[in-house]
Amino acid sequence: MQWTEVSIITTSEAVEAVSNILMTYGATGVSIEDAKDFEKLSTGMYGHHGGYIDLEDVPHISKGAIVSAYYPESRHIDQHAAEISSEVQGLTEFGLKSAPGELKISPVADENWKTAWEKYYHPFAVTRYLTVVPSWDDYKPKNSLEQLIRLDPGMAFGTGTHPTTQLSLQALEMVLRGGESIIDVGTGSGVLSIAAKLMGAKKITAYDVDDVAVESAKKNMRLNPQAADIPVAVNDLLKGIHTQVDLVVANILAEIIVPLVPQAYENLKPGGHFLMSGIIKDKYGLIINTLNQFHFKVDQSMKMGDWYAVIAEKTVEEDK
Ligand SMILES: C[S@@+](CC[C@H](N)C(=O)[O-])C[C@H]1O[C@@H](n2cnc3c(N)ncnc32)[C@H](O)[C@@H]1O
Repeated sequence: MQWTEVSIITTSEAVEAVSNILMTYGATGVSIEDAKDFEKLSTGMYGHHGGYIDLEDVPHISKGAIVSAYYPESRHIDQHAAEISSEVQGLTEFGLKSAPGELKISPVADENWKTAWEKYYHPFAVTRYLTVVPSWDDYKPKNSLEQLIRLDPGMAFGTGTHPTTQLSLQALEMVLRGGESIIDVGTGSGVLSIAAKLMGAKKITAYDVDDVAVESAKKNMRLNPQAADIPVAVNDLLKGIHTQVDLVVANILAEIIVPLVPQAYENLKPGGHFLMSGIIKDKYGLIINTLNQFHFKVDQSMKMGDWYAVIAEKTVEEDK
């Protein structure tokens, strides 16, 4: 399978906004090379293995930042290059210097994509109790409450570090008390299902429309013995699924959440929760209106940067 890498040369201050733009075009992952991080690296702030790192030995950029995003070739991202460039240039209107904003597109072979991840992916404490650890790292929990999710991001989205995944994990921690039945829609790397299992959920089923993601999630479930029994299958949202669960979780772009809302309603028990993430600021209103239209009560909205997550509860006509 061939991938397309889109790299944008920008400034450190625009890194998050540029990453968001690239994600909204359906990137499977984003890697960031920021000159500021290398300054920190030289002072030991990022030296998680403890040693002093001589910057001379590490190939790095000395100024600004490069944000690189990865798309399956089938996404034909080259057709959107002009739109992406104009959105990056448009960041100046929000007071962010994104110059030079130069955009490069190049094909990447599978193994290079993996190398890019390994370079930038380190153990990451995503909530107070959960740390996501790359499968090749020998990180050990720092206290008895810390739980580890071992992941090989492979080709699937979901290393735990993206704000949309972080918000999903935090929302799961707020809602889960143990014993719940859950459907994870758009499981990607499987990170949310694995986390839910560690938080005490009883029965989880995970779906993704992309068979590469399904294979990656299955592999990650096996890396985490407590999650090894979670079934993962290819499915388009919840089409053809008719069940009754306590919770549906989905970290997918807002446009895809909209058709999922009535399907989630149908598959939830009364009082069950629908956790949504992946909602970019401009689409928040659309999601709230859709939830209201389909008898969901919004319990809580969470925000990180430009991204929103929403926790909604299924109401039945009488208790609305
Ligand atoms: C942003 S990623 C989220 C991955 C992971 N759940 C996380 O939170 O990090 C979105 C995932 O949704 C999947 N997806 C997109 N459209 C879908 C659809 N119609 N049905 C099921 N999955 C879908 C993508 O393949 C991708 O793996």
